Amino acid sequence: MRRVVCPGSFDPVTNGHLDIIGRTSRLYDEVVVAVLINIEKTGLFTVDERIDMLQAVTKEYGNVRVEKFHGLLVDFCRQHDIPAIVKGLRAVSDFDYELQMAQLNYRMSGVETLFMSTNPEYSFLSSSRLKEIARYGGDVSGLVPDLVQRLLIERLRG
Ligand SMILES: Cc1cn(CCC(=O)O)c2ccccc12
Repeated sequence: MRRVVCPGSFDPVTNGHLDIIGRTSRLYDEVVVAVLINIEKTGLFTVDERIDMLQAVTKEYGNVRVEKFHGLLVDFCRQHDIPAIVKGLRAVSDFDYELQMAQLNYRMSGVETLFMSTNPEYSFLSSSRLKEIARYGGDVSGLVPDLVQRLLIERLRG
């Protein structure tokens, strides 16, 4: 069983994330989407709400499992018998940090990191920018799944 993890905060999941997850699901037997529990940062959505959204929008792929974790990603990988991480790279600016993390993770655990180029259509997209646009009434259709758009508007505009 060739398994890989796609880690992130996913607050909320965007079409950029989904693009990478969907393409990865065609390369591996199982994709584990790992939602980071960050106790220092309260997000717009709770971790369980983010998991529910991810499960709903990745169901169609058939081989994506959504889990939550806190602490080191490589410990999560060891516990779940996952030998590799897939990271989406949006721009050169992502690479510096991601390369450092990949080297650290490999040194700590032997877990490999594979980089996938994001669809240029989403290379500007991050959850934080998306939330800013939605917060001030901007149109985010096409940037997130319809379900996420509805939940964003509901959460931000009450
Ligand atoms: C482009 C990209 C960024 N991230 C982390 C986003 C986050 O930490 O919320 C991803 C996670 C999965 C697939 C693609 C991506």
